Amino acid sequence: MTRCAVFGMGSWGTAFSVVLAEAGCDVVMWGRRPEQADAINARHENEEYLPGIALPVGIEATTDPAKAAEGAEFVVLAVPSQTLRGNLTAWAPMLSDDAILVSLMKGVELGTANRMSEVIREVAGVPEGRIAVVSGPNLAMEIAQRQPAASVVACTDEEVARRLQEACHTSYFRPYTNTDVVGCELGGAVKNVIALAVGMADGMGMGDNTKATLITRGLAETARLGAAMGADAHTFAGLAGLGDLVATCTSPLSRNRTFGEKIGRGTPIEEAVRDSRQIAEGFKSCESVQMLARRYGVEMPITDVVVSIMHGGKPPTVGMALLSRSAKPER
Ligand SMILES: NC(=O)c1ccc[n+]([C@@H]2O[C@H](COP(=O)([O-])OP(=O)(O)OC[C@H]3O[C@@H](n4cnc5c(N)ncnc54)[C@H](O)[C@@H]3O)[C@@H](O)[C@H]2O)c1
Ligand SMILES: O=P(O)(O)OC[C@H](O)CO
Repeated sequence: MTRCAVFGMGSWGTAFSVVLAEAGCDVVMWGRRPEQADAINARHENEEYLPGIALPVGIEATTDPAKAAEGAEFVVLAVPSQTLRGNLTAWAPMLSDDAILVSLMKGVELGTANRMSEVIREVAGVPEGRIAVVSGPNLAMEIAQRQPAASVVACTDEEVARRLQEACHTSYFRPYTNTDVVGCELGGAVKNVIALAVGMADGMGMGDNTKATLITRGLAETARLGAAMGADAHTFAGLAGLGDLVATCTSPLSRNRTFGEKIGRGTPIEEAVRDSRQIAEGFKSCESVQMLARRYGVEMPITDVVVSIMHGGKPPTVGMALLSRSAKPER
């Protein structure tokens, strides 16, 4: 039986554990809080993050990272992006020499603008062929409810992607392989920034034309950045690009869209941050995405506006100025 360690007992770490277990893997989840691990082991439910969802009884929860990592062929990382470096530094010595490290995270590191796979490579010192990414339209609660969805498992080593595909393929979760890790990671991280913009438009009472415009132009600026960074353009038309962008920008389950909506309704940023129990990755990653855009000389007007509102003290109304920019060809 394939052994998997899942680091992170939040909504996606837990939902993906369900997928792995129902695909036939032996899963041990790691989390920080003993009371949460005990409750999962006793009641087979993660009441805090996925209330009402029955977890397969074989899933074990622990607060001991060495126990979770022991013998794991796949080490799945599902902690907030900005905490990965610190956490993985502690866990790396416990991992098997040939373990495949799998990122579920959709963020870009602040300060370095590193993608999560780059942080993993740097901290764990593993070659890129042993680092995989899972990304797609995968709102955790819907997956946990076993609603059908597809996703992308990306690795530069196609055979590793194929092994991971097999490890997480169930009747309701259909993973496609891809070798474009850069494109899949950018699609996952930038869509959170665009979802903040769409949420703000929603909160301000804008209709579907405005939101469709932001989604479409958001995809255009994501693809521009991707092209500059060597990603495959097809990725952005796929599940990890358009698919995830649409799911996140339109779903009431999305933390990023919901966070943006609050800001659009006039909630002060500090209050919205204080009230968020779960992470809206785009709030921090928008600055790292902007850093990448500047590094690669790419214009990302929606990202710029989101940064100016989230971190520059500008009101959400400046977002509408986007649409009054000078007329130009659609590219
Ligand atoms: N929830 C989804 O629908 C979904 C889907 C796909 C991808 N993702 C991505 O997966 C990643 C994890 O998201 P999530 O939804 O599971 O988040 P979450 O907020 O539900 O859970 C985060 C988990 O990390 C733990 N955590 C917080 N700070 C920590 C720290 N400093 N060290 C260690 N653990 C810490 C929390 O206790 C919690 O268990 C994010 O990058 C997110 O963008 C989420
Ligand atoms: O809740 P969000 O906004 O973090 O988005 C969740 C997933 O990334 C959707 O695929």
